[in-house]
Amino acid sequence: MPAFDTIDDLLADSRVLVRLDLNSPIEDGSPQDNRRFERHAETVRELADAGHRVVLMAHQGRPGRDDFTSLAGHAAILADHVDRDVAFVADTDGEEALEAIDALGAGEVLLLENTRMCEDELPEAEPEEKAETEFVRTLAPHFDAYVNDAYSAAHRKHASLVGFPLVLPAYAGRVMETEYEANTAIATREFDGPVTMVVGGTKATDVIGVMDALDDRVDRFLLGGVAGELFLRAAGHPVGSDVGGMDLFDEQWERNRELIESVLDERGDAIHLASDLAYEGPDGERAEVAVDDIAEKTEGYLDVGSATVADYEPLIRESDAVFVKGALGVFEDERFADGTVGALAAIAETDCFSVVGGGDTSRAIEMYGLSEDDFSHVSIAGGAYIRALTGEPLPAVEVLEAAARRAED
Ligand SMILES: Nc1ncnc2c1ncn2[C@@H]1O[C@H](COP(=O)(O)OP(=O)(O)OP(=O)(O)O)[C@@H](O)[C@H]1O
Ligand SMILES: O=C(O)[C@H](O)COP(=O)(O)O
Repeated sequence: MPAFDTIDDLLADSRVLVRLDLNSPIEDGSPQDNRRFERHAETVRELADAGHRVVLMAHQGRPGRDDFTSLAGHAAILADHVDRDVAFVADTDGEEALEAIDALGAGEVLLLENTRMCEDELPEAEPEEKAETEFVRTLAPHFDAYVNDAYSAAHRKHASLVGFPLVLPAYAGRVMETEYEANTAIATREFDGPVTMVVGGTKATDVIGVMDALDDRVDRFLLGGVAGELFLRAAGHPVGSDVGGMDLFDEQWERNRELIESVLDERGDAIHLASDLAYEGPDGERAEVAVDDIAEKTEGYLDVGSATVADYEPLIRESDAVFVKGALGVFEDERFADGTVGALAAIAETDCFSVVGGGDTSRAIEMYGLSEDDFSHVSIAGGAYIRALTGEPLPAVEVLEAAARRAED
């Protein structure tokens, strides 16, 4: 059980400052709707329905990057999901923001400007230091309580995440609660049958670290994607290196080579590698090759092959728990979706505890007509999910727990 208080513990009629994570893909300057809006809407609606005055903080992108924009568009998308007005003020903690905050009525919702436009938000520092910033000192007196719902940003030591819980009574929102519980299940829950992890995607460095850390909690790892090829390379196959203009493999290989070799050496019996791979054939069609028949890497492999999918499906079906991190292939292209969709469909049809993590991978669920209800949890977290799996502490969760201990004393 998490050791933090939740919004069930809020005093009636509170003025609450709520941190969400609405960080979204930006296209043509506009935020794109995604699961984060839908999930956070539940917390926002509940707080507003209870009659609290609800002020929201969130970030978008980082200074210097293309996706660093105002949250004006986010307010409109969130309003659709919450099904009530979400006012927006283009200010984080100045006069305009404070006036809008103080004018808010019971049950009303206001979104402040991108927190990363306030210079106190970044860079990362210890909570005590962040609690001393002008940003926190200016806003905090206008509130009775702070709620953190931004599990997916909980690995960052930013003012809006770790500063406020030191100076205000602090609570977890619904997203924080459910993400925390599902994502720590691999470490905290006991399962009767096999625990399987589907490992893929492009961020091989991350997932190899997870495999190493979860050594004794996972019975078998089913590999695909870039990590899968790197393990095949370590097993002596001539794949897992860049061809053409690629830069996915060689740098990650150099960085992880020793770890891959030691994980393979120690847990080889638990690691399932692809027996065949798919690539784009001469006429643009999906072509497949058995890994044993590859004499030299001349192709970019874009999916695991059909024999591999047939090997992986029964292993998933007999599992008691399945955790997914990363796609088994480039599922965005229908020709190379078989591995990812095959694995997800097998999970969906199986009555196991399942968590699908990673923003990209979870997009495959709606793209291929699967139902989110057939999974125990579809995480909206990227970096925080990885840290939860590896058992690394999340600073924003730690300060919520400390706040709960203080409240008890
Ligand atoms: N063999 C491959 N070659 C190139 N890309 C691949 C391959 N296999 C999978 N991918 C890509 O991996 C992406 C998903 O991986 P990523 O590591 O980004 O993981 P994620 O966990 O879904 O996302 P995030 O951590 O960004 O939230 C997909 O977009 C897919 O196209
Ligand atoms: O989108 C995310 O994963 C979180 O919001 C964290 O964003 P950041 O990596 O820019 O800190």
